[in-house]
Amino acid sequence: MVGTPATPLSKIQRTPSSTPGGPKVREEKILVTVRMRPLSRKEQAMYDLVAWDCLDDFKIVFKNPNYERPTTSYTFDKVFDPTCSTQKVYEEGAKDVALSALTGINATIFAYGQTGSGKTFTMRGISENAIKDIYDHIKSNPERDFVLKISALEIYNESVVDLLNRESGSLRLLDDPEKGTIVEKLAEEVVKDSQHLRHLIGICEAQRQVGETSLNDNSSRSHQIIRLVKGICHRPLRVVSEKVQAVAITLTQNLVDLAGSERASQTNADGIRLKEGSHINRSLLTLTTVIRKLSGGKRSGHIPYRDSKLTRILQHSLGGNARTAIICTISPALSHVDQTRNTLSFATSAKEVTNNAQVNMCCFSTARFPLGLPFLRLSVIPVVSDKRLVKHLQKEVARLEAELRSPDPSCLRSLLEEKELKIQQMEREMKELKRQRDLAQSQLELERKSNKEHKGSNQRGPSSQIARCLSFPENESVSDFREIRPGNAVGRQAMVRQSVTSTDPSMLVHEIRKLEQRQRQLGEEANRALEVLHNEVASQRLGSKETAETIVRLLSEIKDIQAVSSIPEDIVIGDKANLKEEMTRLNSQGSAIASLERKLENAQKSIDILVSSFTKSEDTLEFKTPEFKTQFKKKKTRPFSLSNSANMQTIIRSPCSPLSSSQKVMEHDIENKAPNIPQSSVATPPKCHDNNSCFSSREGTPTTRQTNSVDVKKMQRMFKNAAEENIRSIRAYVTELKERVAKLQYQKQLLVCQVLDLEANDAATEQTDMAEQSPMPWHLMFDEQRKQIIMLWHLCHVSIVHRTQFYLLFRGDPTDQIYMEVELRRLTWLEQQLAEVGNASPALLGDDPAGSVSSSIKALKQEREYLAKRVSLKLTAEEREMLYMKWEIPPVGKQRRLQLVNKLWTDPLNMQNAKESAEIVAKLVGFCESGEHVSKEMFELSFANPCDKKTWMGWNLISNLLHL
Ligand SMILES: Nc1ncnc2c1ncn2[C@@H]1O[C@H](COP(=O)(O)OP(=O)(O)OP(=O)(O)O)[C@@H](O)[C@H]1O
Repeated sequence: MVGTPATPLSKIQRTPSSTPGGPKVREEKILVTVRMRPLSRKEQAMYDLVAWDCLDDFKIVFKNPNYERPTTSYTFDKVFDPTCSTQKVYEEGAKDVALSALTGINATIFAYGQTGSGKTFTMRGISENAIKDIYDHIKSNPERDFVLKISALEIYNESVVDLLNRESGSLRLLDDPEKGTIVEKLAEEVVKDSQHLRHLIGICEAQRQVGETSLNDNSSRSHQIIRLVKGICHRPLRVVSEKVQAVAITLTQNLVDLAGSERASQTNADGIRLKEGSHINRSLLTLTTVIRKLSGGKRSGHIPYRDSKLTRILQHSLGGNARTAIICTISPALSHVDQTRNTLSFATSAKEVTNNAQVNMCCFSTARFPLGLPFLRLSVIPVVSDKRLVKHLQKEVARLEAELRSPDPSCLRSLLEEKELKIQQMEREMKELKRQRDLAQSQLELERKSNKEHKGSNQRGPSSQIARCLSFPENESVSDFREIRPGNAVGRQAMVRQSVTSTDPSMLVHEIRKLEQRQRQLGEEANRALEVLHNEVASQRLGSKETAETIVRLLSEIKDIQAVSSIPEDIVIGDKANLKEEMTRLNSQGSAIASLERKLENAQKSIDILVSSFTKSEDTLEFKTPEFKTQFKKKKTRPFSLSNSANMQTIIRSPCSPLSSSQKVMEHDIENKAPNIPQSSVATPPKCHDNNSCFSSREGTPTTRQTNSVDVKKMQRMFKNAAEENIRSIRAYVTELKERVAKLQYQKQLLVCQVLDLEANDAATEQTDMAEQSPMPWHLMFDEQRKQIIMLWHLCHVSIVHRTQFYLLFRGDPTDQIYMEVELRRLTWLEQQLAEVGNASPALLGDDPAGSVSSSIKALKQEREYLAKRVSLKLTAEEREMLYMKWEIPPVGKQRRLQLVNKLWTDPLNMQNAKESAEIVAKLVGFCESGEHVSKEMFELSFANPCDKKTWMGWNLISNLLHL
């Protein structure tokens, strides 16, 4: 007998009650479809039976395998049988909802189902189709500007992780009165084009937690939410004033791939997998409960959204302001019949849930988005009526007009100063480049002359002399090295020595002086950054007292460091440079650089505390100061009523605050304002001893109160944003300074090496001469060097993708000599540092000397895990099996892919291992052996510190090069 577990609404009743052009709020049921995948190979091999039948496009029924009559049927908005393509699933089960995100309504599409039932498979296709539609839509609407941003997160074991920035760790959820639940510090990237979007989604996929279970080789162990935020700007004006450029909508589209529900007994999970499974099941249970409660029409009762992070984040999509489509994926196998029943029962509840989607609209000011498109500055407001929209726009016009009337002079001044500084810096750099060019030319002349004199003795060209001297301004690589074509020599030592002998001591002294100069400049810049931060803290009275004190202390310490060096601007070096003296001086500066690094590290920490004190705050900025709190309690004064208007003035005057530009409006708006109070008196809010002189809330008229409270709130929000932005930019600046100090330290190390080598050179000159007389053929030297490099890679835990690229690119061509030499030098230096400084990279570690090795090892581990994920993607089952056999991976065992990858590049003495490892890694990351896609120039001969704290291998580089 065919029965229906829940009576579905007819198709017509489920159709949205309005279109985007009609009424703005619409109630509609969640669109629920079911997709049944074919029997998998495993299921076929186990002679599993197909237990479900798609009766038509809407009904699915359980088929008793004993060929009795079917018993239960379920009805949905659409049922897709195993022959349906993902394209069809998108067209009929998601497109409508996906496109509503282009017409003003938030949209969510998610896949729900048992593990291994095809959620990821389906969502990949849905995303691909949605991207295509979004960009088609953008193309066919040239009269509108679109800005697309993407963010992505996964919920793994109830921890929220940013998939575009894994390093930010576990993220917190915050409740925003306007936006609902938001994920703190979740990175948002502006999307340039469809290719960029695909690339970013690819990154998310690669970053996601995936594991092998007995039901799925590539089981997603986390819930993934990709959020596209679209800003759409309709250019033709709808309203009165020319100052408002556009009316626009902004909306989000969530693409959710849930982790699969699973039974430990079926997945044979234990250990980590079991723990993951229990977290997955728990959050899915909350989702089911939420859906069940919503479907029972209990909207007014308690809906346990807050019981899991998944439901908190998706709250709007479940019974809220969004259109939602759920694609439930099922396996047809009899062995999974219970799980499939659960999925269908979830789907049945889901289709009873009603959402209230509404068109989101806001007006845009003339602010510009990074792509140069006008984009919003104001928060989004759902439009209820045209009247409200007009009112809102009129207010906006007034604000913009006020801003135009009174541009903030302090902002302009600081911008000009910044520009001025940049110009000065560029002029200095140009001067330096010119000096280097002249030096090179004169040496070239000299060399030409001496060549004429000693014909045939062309051992080392003049360019090498210049290039071999470490002369590279900050942020630049030693690109001059590319021009070097060193002559033959024996072994690496000989080559290094050779390069050192050709270095003019006076040039080394010059380099040392330059380093000192740079150090002083950096000190100055650090000081400036801290001063700005200090001002920010002082003028706005943000953050704790300790933060302010720390910054003051840092300021004076950095000043001390600057005082140490007193090098004249112009570097004049006599003919007889005393290297020893210079070295002593340079060494005495060593601790200063390290201490500068430490100071910057501390400064950054202070900024972090400051920023977190911002975000923690739910109150307005003014309410945060203890003084204010006390005062507020005592007098029960309204914020920014008369007694606080002095504070308000301070904020308005605060440099770069957006409010400063709207001072006039504010002054006009704030009635009952106190007579001007000098700014200095504002740092500690004036104590109010006389009740009569302080206005309590009762003293203002109702109208006054209303006006003040509306504007003040708006102002506070704007002020907070501006202050946050300022702090962020200071933080970025300090980070940059840190990097530059690190580079300086690194350059210093190299110089010291060079000077030491130079000193040792005298003793070795004889030997070198002999070696030069009997040159070793390049191909032998290449083999020798390659062996050394492979060993050093191993010892320094260098990325195996880097090893592979280098190995495949440099195969012994004579032009490879310089690349080989630089790689050797780089690795030798790195190894020495690791050995000498207790396994630390002194340039970058600051307070954490053990961090370098462990972070390299961690990065390598992450890289291996990443490559293991690609094994099934890039190799066929046959290829995999052959490799498992060849690399002796046991036929039964867990994580065979990872076991395989863990064997790659592990035997530095075995050249065959290196060769085969390179071949496999090349396949996994998708570059051909010939290195067709990879240019040698990518190695840039850069002396940038290889232990840079940035991400382990730079997604951009790898993915761009390898066309991921
Ligand atoms: N409709 C389909 N047609 C063909 N193959 C499919 C289909 N759906 C899924 N598959 C295959 O089934 C396997 C499991 O699919 P997928 O990884 O998408 O499942 P999942 O539901 O995301 O699992 P998990 O919850 O464990 O992550 C994959 O090999 C996939 O290629």
